[in-house]
Amino acid sequence: MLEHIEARLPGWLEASRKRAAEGQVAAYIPELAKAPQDALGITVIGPSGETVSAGDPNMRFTLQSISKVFTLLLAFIDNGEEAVFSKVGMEPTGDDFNSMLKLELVEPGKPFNPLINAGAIAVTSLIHGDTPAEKTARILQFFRTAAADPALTYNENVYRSESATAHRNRSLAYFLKDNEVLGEEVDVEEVLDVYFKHCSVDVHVGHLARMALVLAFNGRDPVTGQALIPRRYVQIAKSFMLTCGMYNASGEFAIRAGIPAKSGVSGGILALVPGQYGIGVIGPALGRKGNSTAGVHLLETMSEAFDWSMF
Ligand SMILES: NC(=O)CC[C@H](N)C(=O)O
Repeated sequence: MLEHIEARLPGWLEASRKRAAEGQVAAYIPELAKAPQDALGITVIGPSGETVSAGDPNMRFTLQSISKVFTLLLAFIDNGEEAVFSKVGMEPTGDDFNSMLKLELVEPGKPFNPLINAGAIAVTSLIHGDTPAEKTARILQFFRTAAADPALTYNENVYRSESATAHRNRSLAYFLKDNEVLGEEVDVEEVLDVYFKHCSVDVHVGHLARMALVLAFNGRDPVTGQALIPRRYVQIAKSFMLTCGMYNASGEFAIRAGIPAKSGVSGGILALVPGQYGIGVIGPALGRKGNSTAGVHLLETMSEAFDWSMF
C-alpha cells in the first residue's frame, strides 16, 4: 500500500540530505553535539502497520521537544482540559523555544503554549504521581504504549548532559515558580528532573512514526485497534502541533507542508497525515529556528508530491 511512497523516497531523501549542510547540530546540550551532521532517516507507517523507510532509520536519538506533545496528552488525561489551560495558553509566541521574554512582558506570566520550554515545564508539573520517579515511570509507560515498544527508556548520558547544563531551563522554571504558575507545593528541581528525563527518551524514527499514527487516527492505534487517548485531547494536541509544533517556523511549515508536526532539538520530527500515515524523521542539523533543515525539506517535498496539505 505504500509502494507509491517507496518508489520515490530514496531519491527524495538524497536530495534533502544536501540541505543538512545549511544547518548545525545543536551543541547547548553537549551530548547532542556528537550526532552526525548529515544523517537523514525516515519511516512512514500506514494503518495496518505497513512500513516504508529510507536513509538512516535505525539511528538512535532522543525525543527532546517531541516528548512535549505526549506529556501534554498525559496531563490532559490526568487533569482534564480546564486545569491544563489554567497553566498554559493556546497561542504561538513568535519567539525562540527557550525564550523567557513574554513571561515577564505579558500578564499573568503564564506560558503562551505547552510546546515551548516554559509551557512544557508547567505541563510536566501536572503529571500525576507521588514522587518524581513515579511521574517519570508513568510518562515512560504512556510513551511505550503509544510507540508500541515496552523497552523504551531514557538515555542516561543525554539526561545527565542536559541536566548539568540547563541553566536556561532552570531560569524559566524558577521564573514560573515566582509567577505562581508552578504552585506552592511544586518543587522546581523535581519538576525539571522529570522534564529532562522525558526529553531524553531514546528512540528511532520507527517509534516516532508509530506514535504519530495514533494521533493520525485520533487516539486509537489502528494497528492494534486499542483506544489509547480521548479524541478531544488528540484534537487539541494536533492543533498545537500545527500552530506551534515547529516553533516560530510553524506558519511557514503550515504553508509549505500543511500537516501537524513536532520537532525536537535532536533533529527529530514527528509528523502525520490525518487518517493516513504516521511519519518519523531524523536529521540532526538544525536551522536557525531549531528545526531539522533536511527533515523539513523532505517532509515539504513529500507533502507537495502527494498533496498532503490539510488546506
Ligand atoms: N527544542 C527542544 O527540543 C528543546 C528540548 C530540550 N530538552 C530543552 O529543554 O532545551
